[in-house]
Amino acid sequence: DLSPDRAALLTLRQSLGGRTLLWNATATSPCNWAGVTCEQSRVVTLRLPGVALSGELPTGIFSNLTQLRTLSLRLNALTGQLPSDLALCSGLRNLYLHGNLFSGGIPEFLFGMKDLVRVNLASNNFTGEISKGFDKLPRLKTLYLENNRLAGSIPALKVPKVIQFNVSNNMLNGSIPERFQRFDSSSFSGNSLCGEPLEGCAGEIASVPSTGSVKPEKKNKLSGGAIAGIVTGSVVGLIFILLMLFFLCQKKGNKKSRSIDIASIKHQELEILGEKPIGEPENGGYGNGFSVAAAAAAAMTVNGKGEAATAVNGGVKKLVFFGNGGRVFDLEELLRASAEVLGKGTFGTAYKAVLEMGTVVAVKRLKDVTISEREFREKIEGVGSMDHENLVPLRAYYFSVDEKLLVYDYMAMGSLSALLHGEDFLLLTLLFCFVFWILCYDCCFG
Ligand SMILES: Nc1ncnc2c1ncn2[C@@H]1O[C@H](COP(=O)(O)OP(=O)(O)OP(=O)(O)O)[C@@H](O)[C@H]1O
Repeated sequence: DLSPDRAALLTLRQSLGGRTLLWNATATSPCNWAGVTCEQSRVVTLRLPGVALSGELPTGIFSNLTQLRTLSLRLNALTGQLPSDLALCSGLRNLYLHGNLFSGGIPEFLFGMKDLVRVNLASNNFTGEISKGFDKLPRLKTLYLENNRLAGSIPALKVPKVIQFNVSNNMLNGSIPERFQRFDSSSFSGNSLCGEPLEGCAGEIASVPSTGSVKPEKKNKLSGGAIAGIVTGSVVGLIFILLMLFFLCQKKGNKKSRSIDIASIKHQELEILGEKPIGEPENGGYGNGFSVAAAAAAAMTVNGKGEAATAVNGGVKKLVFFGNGGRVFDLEELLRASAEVLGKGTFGTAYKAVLEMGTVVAVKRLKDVTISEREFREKIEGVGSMDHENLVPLRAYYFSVDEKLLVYDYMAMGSLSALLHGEDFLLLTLLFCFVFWILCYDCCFG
């Protein structure tokens, strides 16, 4: 039944001054009147923006417009308080009354209209405080109260869905509740408010500069739990780094002791045989614990055939060089070279040998090779003739019954294995941990 709605609208028209509404009073249905929308034979929308309406909204009309969902009377010149029977429009969702001259407090009955989503009361003459009653509007998304005369502080409303909020240009004071601090400062300007997003409140100010604006103290936003977490993480990280360093030192120590162990074993072999290792101490103690000479001499002496002497002096057993490089050093020089263990492979131990002339080579001492000399020479010459950028060049070899040496160029940059699993990798990990720790610290406290 539209007649109560129609009657209410006509009363409204008669009660208010301003531009004559182009409503045909003879029409039985108001649904075609400008600004009026109906649904299921009831008026659901009344929009009369900017038509110079003046005077007070009469009490009694909204009790007949109970199905209203949108009421927009914005940008008029309406005065007085909101009529109490507006409370009967319990399905009202959108209330746009901004840009009028309404006065008095924001009526409490609004907080019983649970469907309200948009409330715009801005630019009026509303007085009093902002009520906590807005918390009773669970669907509220827009709350515009700017340009009024509201006083007091902003209550710590929950209003979880509010995405549009403005209380600027009122007479509000106090601190801005945390929930509203996410809104732009323009939502609060023109008041005596303090705190984020405006400048800090008096209690938070560390020091007031004699001139210029008051800068708020930088708030430490880290919670106690976060600080505890960072401290624990740092301690764990430090322990981890110390452990890594410990293992690193241990590894280095092992490497050294391995070299020394081999040397002492060879010394023992020679001493048992009543021989003196070649190259020390007469040569001033070459190397840091072991020499190729010791290795070769040990084997030759153990053999008891005196091949070392033959090789060095007789020229029968010589280093055989490949390629065009010619013969750059002889066996005697190699035997006198200081050496350190590079590592053990399947076919023997590799040594780094530094010759007196400064040349550095890698000498691989083959073990358990039982093939004949002819066969050895054939195979090793096949290897020596290989020429590829990814192959370490085999420069020379030495063959005797008990000693087989392969001489390669020394690759100073180490092996891929060491890079992936060795000290370099550990150092890189340490470095990474350290940088990561610095960044974390910087992020949290910087
Ligand atoms: N020419 C070289 N220059 C520098 N270091 C070398 C050279 N040749 C070998 N090494 C080092 O000596 C270690 C032992 O090398 P070796 O060739 O005896 O065995 P491998 O290749 O590691 O193992 P496998 O013999 O089982 O293939 C290597 O891991 C490498 O670090």
